[in-house]
Amino acid sequence: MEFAAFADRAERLEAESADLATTAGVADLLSAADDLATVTRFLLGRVFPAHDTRTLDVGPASCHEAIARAAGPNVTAEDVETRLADRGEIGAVAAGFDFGGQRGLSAFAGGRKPLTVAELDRSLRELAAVEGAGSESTKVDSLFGLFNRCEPAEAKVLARLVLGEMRIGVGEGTVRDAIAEAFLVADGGAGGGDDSVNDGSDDDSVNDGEKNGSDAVALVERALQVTNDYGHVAVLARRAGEEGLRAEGLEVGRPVQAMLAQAGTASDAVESFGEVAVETKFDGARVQIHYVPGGGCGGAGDDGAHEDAAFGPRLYSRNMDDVTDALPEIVEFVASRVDVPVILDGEIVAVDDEGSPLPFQEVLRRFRRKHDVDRMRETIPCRLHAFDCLYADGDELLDEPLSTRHERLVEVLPDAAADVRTTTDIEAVESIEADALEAGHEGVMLKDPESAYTPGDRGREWLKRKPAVETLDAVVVGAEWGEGRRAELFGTFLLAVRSDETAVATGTGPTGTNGTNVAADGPDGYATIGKVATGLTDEALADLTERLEPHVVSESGAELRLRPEVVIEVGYEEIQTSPSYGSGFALRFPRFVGVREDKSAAEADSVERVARLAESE
Ligand SMILES: Nc1ncnc2c1ncn2[C@@H]1O[C@H](COP(=O)(O)OP(=O)(O)OP(=O)(O)O)[C@@H](O)[C@H]1O
Repeated sequence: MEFAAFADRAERLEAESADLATTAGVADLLSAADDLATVTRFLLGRVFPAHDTRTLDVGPASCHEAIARAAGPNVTAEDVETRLADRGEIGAVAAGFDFGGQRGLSAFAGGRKPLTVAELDRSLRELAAVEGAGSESTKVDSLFGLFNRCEPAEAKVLARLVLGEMRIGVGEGTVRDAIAEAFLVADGGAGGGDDSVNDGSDDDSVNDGEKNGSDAVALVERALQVTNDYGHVAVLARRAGEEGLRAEGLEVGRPVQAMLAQAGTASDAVESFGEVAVETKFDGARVQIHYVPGGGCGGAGDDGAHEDAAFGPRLYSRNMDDVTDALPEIVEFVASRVDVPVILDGEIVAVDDEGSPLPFQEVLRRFRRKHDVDRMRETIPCRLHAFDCLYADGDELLDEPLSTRHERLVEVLPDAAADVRTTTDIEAVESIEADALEAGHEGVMLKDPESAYTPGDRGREWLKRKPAVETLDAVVVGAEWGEGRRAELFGTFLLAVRSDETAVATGTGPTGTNGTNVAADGPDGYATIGKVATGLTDEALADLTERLEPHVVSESGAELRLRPEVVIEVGYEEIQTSPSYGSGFALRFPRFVGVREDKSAAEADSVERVARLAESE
C-alpha cells in the first residue's frame, strides 16, 4: 500500500465522528490492506507491538529538527516549535510546511518516489536499531530523508507516528472491533482457514451464518491479550479466522498483559467464591518472568514449538518493559532454581537487612535503573514473591484453575512461591490480613481458587484488600516552571485521568482552581483533574523535571504542555465536582506521593473511577 493512500484513509477517519462509521472505515481499510500487520500498527501510532521492547527513541526535538530541515533552509527547529505552540499538535504543523523545495532536487533523479507503508516501516525499524555515539544525528538524517518524500497528508501522519500519537480517533477498542468486523463477523470464507494472503480485493459483506458480533470481538480480545500485537492478530484473523485466534497461545519470551484486581472485602470474597484463596499483597512492583533454561531441556513439553531456543530469565514490568538488567539478583535466583521453561507472575519487593519489606517507592529505585546497578543491588536488595504460573514445561496454564497453577508454581520455584491459605471463614481472612500488615505488607489478595488467568482483565476474580487510604494514579499533562531557587525545575504539575469519548468534558476554562493559568484541558483521551505542587522535595522535583522534559510538546511563558507519558500517584483530602477541569472534578489538597514507574498512561485512573470515589466520600 502506498503511504499516501494510508495517509488519505487516516485523514478520512480523523474527520469521521460517529463510532460505528469509524469502525466500519477501519474494517474496510484492514480488509483492503496488503501490509496488514503494519497498517494495523500504524493506525494505533505504533511501529512495534506492545510486547516488543524496541522503540524509535526519537524525541520531539529530533523530530522538529528533521521537519525543519525538510522544510527548507529558511526554517529552523525553533520555527517548528513556535508553530507547535500555536497549533498544539505536531501533525498539523508538519502538514503546514511545504517540503516541495526538496522535491526539485529529487526531480533530477527521476521524480519523487512514492513511499510505501512497507518501506516506511522498514526505514523506521532501521532507525530504531541505530545506537551509540552519533545515533541522534543519524536518526535526524533518516527522518529528514523520509519527510523529504512526503506530501502534506503523509507528513502529518509520519510526524504523529514518530512521536507515537496518531490522534485520528481510532483507539485500541476500535481496531479490535474492526478486526472482528473485517475478518470474522461476515463469513466470506475468511474464517475458514483460507490462508492465501488477501490482495485487497476481498469484499466482506456476506451475512449468512453470521457470527455473533460480540463473540467475535471477545475472540479477538483474547488473542490480543495473549499476544499484545494488533498487527499479528489482524493477520491471524484474516488467514486463519476463528480457529486461528482460538489456537493462538502463549510464547515464552513474549510478555502478556497482567491480570488485575478490584478492591473488595473479605465478605465480598466469601460471598462470591465460597472458598477464598488468601495471599499476601506484597508492596512492590509487578514482574513477569520468562525463562527457557539451556542444556537441551527446552522442548520437554508436547508442544515444543513455543520454545526452541534457550534464553536466560527475562523480566518484564507491568508495562511490558524489559527490566532484566536492573535486577540481576532476581535473574540469578531464577536461573539457579528453575529447570523447565516457564512464564511466572509475581511481585518484586525491596527488603532491608533483616529481609523485612521496604515501602513500594524503594523498589522503584531499582526497577528501571540503567546505571549503578551493582551498587544499588547492595543498597536496596530485592526479593521475588511469585504468585502465579502461566506456563510450565510445555503446558499452557491460562485456563487452568488458580489452585492448579499454584501447584505448578510450587513445583517449579518452591523457594519464591507465595503462600496461599484457603478458607471460607471471614474471620480467618481478617486474621491473615492482620498478620500480613503486621509483617509490613500492604494487605491481602483474595482470589477465586477456581478462576482462570485472564490477561489484562480487571475482574472480580481477584480482590485486593488493603487498609491504606485511596490515592489516584494520574497522568502529568502539563507543568509550570518553578520560581526563585527552583526556577530551573518544574514546580506545578497539571494532572489528568483517562477519559473515553463519552467522558464528561465540562468547563475547560483557562484558569485553574488555584489561580494559575495552565490550560485546563487535557490531550486526547485525558481529562484534567487538578494541579499538584505540594509534597515535592527538591530531589523529587529534579527527578520529575528530568522525566518530563523529553515529553514537552509546547511551551508558552512559564507553562508547558506535556505528552501524557508519566504517571504519578497523588493523595488528596477530597474529590469535588468542579467546572475548572475537563474531568468535571477537582482534587482538594492534592499531594504528591510518588512516580508510578510501573504504569503507563493507559493504566492511569479513569474519570469513571474518580466519579465512583467522589460518590463514595
Ligand atoms: N499475591 C498477589 N497477587 C496478585 N497481585 C499482587 C499480589 N501481591 C501484590 N500484588 C500487586 O497488587 C496488584 C493488584 O492490584 P491492581 O491489579 O489493582 O494493581 P494496581 O493498580 O497497581 O493496584 P495497587 O496500587 O493497589 O497495587 C498487582 O498488580 C500486583 O502488582
